[in-house]
Amino acid sequence: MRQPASPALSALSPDTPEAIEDALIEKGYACVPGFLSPAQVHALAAETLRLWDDGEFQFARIGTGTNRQRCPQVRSDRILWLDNDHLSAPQKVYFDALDELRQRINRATMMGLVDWEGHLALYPPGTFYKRHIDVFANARERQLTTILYLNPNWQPGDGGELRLYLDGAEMEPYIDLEPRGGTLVTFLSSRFYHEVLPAHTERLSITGWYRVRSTRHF
Ligand SMILES: O=C(O)CCC(=O)C(=O)O
Ligand SMILES: [Fe+2]
Repeated sequence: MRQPASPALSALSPDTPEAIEDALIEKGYACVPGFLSPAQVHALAAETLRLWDDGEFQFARIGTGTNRQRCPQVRSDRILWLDNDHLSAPQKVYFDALDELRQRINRATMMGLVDWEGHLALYPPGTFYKRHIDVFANARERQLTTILYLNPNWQPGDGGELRLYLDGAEMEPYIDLEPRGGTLVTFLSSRFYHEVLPAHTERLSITGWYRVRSTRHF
């Protein structure tokens, strides 16, 4: 029988973690509409746009360490890394929901996820992130990618779908996931190539990764 949610777990609706665990085990990815409420998404989006207006975002880079560089033909979004020790109230709501989910996933899968790192992302019209995989050869701590979309009014034609390639390095099959506000997408970081199709309207999101300790590899 399903455990009743304790008060500390109130950020998530009771069925959400179990649906995500099942999808991850079965398919390696999950797409969950309404992970946060419209009001929570609105608060995060408003704050993200304020930070953008204040000039806090930077051009995203690719690679790690000294190899990190701007590569606008690969990705042209702008990002702002979150400092987990200094989150705003709306960010903390999301962080707490993610942390609860992390513990649930650990219990269901024994993945040993220890923490989460993430950044705000803004894709101005015309920007994209070409096909890539999120795990670097020299940094394998990232186990599960998480993306929360923040555009409350996304509609077909707005672009910016997440294309998830389902068969390793093959170009097919794939699915296109709509970046609708409040939807959480999570997938095994080392398994899925993916790309962000060109956005035709401004696209807001929070991308992050659940990680294991650096000595552990899966
Ligand atoms: O925003 C998305 O849908 C995916 C972003 C992404 O792939 C990344 O930042 O690594
Ligand atoms: Fe990615």
